[in-house]
Amino acid sequence: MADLLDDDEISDRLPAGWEREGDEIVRTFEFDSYLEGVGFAAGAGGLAEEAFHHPELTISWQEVEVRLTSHEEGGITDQDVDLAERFNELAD
Ligand SMILES: C[C@H](O)[C@H](O)[C@H]1CNC2=NC(N)=NC(=O)C2=N1
Repeated sequence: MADLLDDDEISDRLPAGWEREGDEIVRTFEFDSYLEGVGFAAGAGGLAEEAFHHPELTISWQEVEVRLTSHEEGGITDQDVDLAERFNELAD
């Protein structure tokens, strides 16, 4: 079980492009086509399985919204921040 991050830790550790919304961190990734977004979501799913930590993914036209929270801990932990950073690398 990872420890919950406090407000300052969350602010300090938010990866580029991500925002905090309550107990979640959120980023909407933009793509040139719908299928590029679908491909990103598939890759993100693989990273999630690897980490065994799963985001909420919403695929729409040329965008994928990613929401991360640690359900068991009831808030934001290092697992969320670390996976968010990996999603950023995947999108680059
Ligand atoms: C039993 C529990 O669902 C598993 O331990 C994992 C699966 N993936 C998960 N993903 C997220 N985001 N939070 C969790 O607490 C979590 N728990």
